[in-house]
Order: sequence, then C-alpha cells, then structure tokens
Amino acid sequence: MSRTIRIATRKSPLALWQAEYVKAELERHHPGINVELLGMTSKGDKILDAPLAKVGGKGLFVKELEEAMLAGEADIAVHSMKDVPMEFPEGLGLAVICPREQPTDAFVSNTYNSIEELPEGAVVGTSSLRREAQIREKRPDLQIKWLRGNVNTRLRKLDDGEYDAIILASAGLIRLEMPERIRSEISVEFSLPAGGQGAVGIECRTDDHELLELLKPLHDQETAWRVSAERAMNRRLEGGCQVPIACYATLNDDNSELYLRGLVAKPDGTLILRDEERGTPEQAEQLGITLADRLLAAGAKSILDEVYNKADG
Ligand SMILES: NCc1[nH]cc(CCC(=O)O)c1CC(=O)O
Repeated sequence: MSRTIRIATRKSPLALWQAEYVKAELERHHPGINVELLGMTSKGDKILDAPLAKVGGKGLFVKELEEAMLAGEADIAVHSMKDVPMEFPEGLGLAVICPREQPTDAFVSNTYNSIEELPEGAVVGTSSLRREAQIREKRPDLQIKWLRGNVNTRLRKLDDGEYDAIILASAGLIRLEMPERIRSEISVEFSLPAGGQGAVGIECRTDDHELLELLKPLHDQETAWRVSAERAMNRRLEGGCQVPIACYATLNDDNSELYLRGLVAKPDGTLILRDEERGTPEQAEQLGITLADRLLAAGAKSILDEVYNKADG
C-alpha cells in the first residue's frame, strides 16, 4: 500500500519511543508503507514548574495532537494509556491498544535497593498522589518531595542528590533502555499501578477506514480487556493518573477470568479504600463500573472531592 501515515507526537524521549515503536510495527506488518513522525510541543510540556493537577491536568498533553488530527495534518497519535483522557473529541477515538509492557512502579536509587531499606526520614521523589499515598501508608516517616519533568530530568535530579530515591514507571525505564536503573520492581500489592500504566494506545479519526484496517495487527486483545476494565473504573471515578486512584487488572491463564483491583486514597496515606472484582473479559467495562460504585459507596467521593478542591485552589 502506498499510503503515508503521519504520527503526531510530543518530543519527549518516551513519546518519541512510542511513536517510533508504532512506526516500526506498521512497517513490519505492511512492507513498503511510508510512516512519518510529526513532532509537536504541547502546553503540558511548557509548564514544568507547577503540579499538573493545578495547570489543567493530563488533557494538556493530548490537545495539540488531537487538533492536528482533526485538521488533517496528522493521521494518528500514540499515547501512554495512563495519560489519555476518558473522552475523545467528536470524530476521534482509540483504535488500537498495543501489548502491555511491565505495569509496575520502579524503585530507583543510587544507594538503596528498596523502599524497605530506606532509612527513617529519607527523601523520596514522585509527582503522583497515587504513589505518594501508598508509600506514606507503609512508611509515614519518609519525606515525599515533588518531582516533575520527563524521565531523564527526573533521573538527573536523583543523581544530583536532591532525593534518596525516586519512583518511576518501570515501563518508561525499560523502553528508554535503562532497565539497570530499576533497583527493584515495587510489587502491585505495595503500590497498585495507575490504570493503563505500561500500555500504549493509538488514537485516530473514526472515519478513516483504510487506516483502521492497517492498524489492526498492532492490537492486543488481552491488554485491551485489562485496560478497558481499568479505564472504566477511572471514568466512573472521574480520575486518571493525577489523582490518588489506582487500578490494575489481570487475566488468568486461559483468559476465562479478569481480576480487577482498585483503590482510592487520601494523599497522606491515612486512609486507603481497596476493593476488587472478578468476571469474564467480556464484562471488563461493567467490572470497572461496579468496582468504582462500591468504592464510591465506601467513601471515595469525599476523598476525591477534597483532592479536587485542593487542586483548584
Ligand atoms: N506520568 C508520566 C508517564 N506516563 C507514562 C509513563 C511511562 C510508563 C507508561 O507508559 O505507563 C510515564 C512516566 C512515569 O510515570 O514514570
């Protein structure tokens, strides 16, 4: 096929890795196809000194990419599924979910091997209320210090000695070919990941049938079921990766059962509501909604209201 596919992408190393990955996969499945990257700078990339929740949240990172697709300047955008907003503009949608990379959070330090090893009062860097709450719950003595910027910036701040340890998504470090930076994987029991963490999705115009056909071989149904349950829970709770919500779904060996765990936390870790649901993969969305409703009934609403009020102020 002689078609050219233009991928709109942010210019951070991780975004570029994801775009290059999709480019390589398209070329592998469709020899002769022409794929180009269109680098863009998003508003979220320009405002680096304020907590994301205060500058408008994760939507900042995708708006420019979506505008380019709607204007016909680009064909697809590649997203980390944990950063993708729940709703898409009219005419755009998620076409494909690619196979999931390691979903865990990683403990990164030049001195210590694990959170358990950190001495009392050690300084831990993260910009995620989800990670902060789960760490504080088990180690209220640690100092959690804000940490933003792309993965390389965060690692540099660690190396400069501003932190004893930082927490990053394992997937990002693996993709950027720095797996040796992962001193230990944090178990999902200790730190439940963000919905969609480690998965990459492709957004495009819903009426571009030729493109949708070309994208099909990149889809991974098992990841799609898992991420669908996680996102359904997030959507019901109106949250994503900037709020203290975590959810993680797994499939059993024969894909007969989907197991979804979720939590909503007070950022200071003094209260964490946890619950879980099991069902078939086909029930993915409903599992997420049911779990979210049970968490809401158990008190998640007041926890989240408090977080949003603080973010607005
Ligand atoms: N919040 C930023 C972000 N969005 C996606 C990843 C990489 C991992 C992934 O694809 O889920 C990261 C970095 C991090 O959290 O350390």
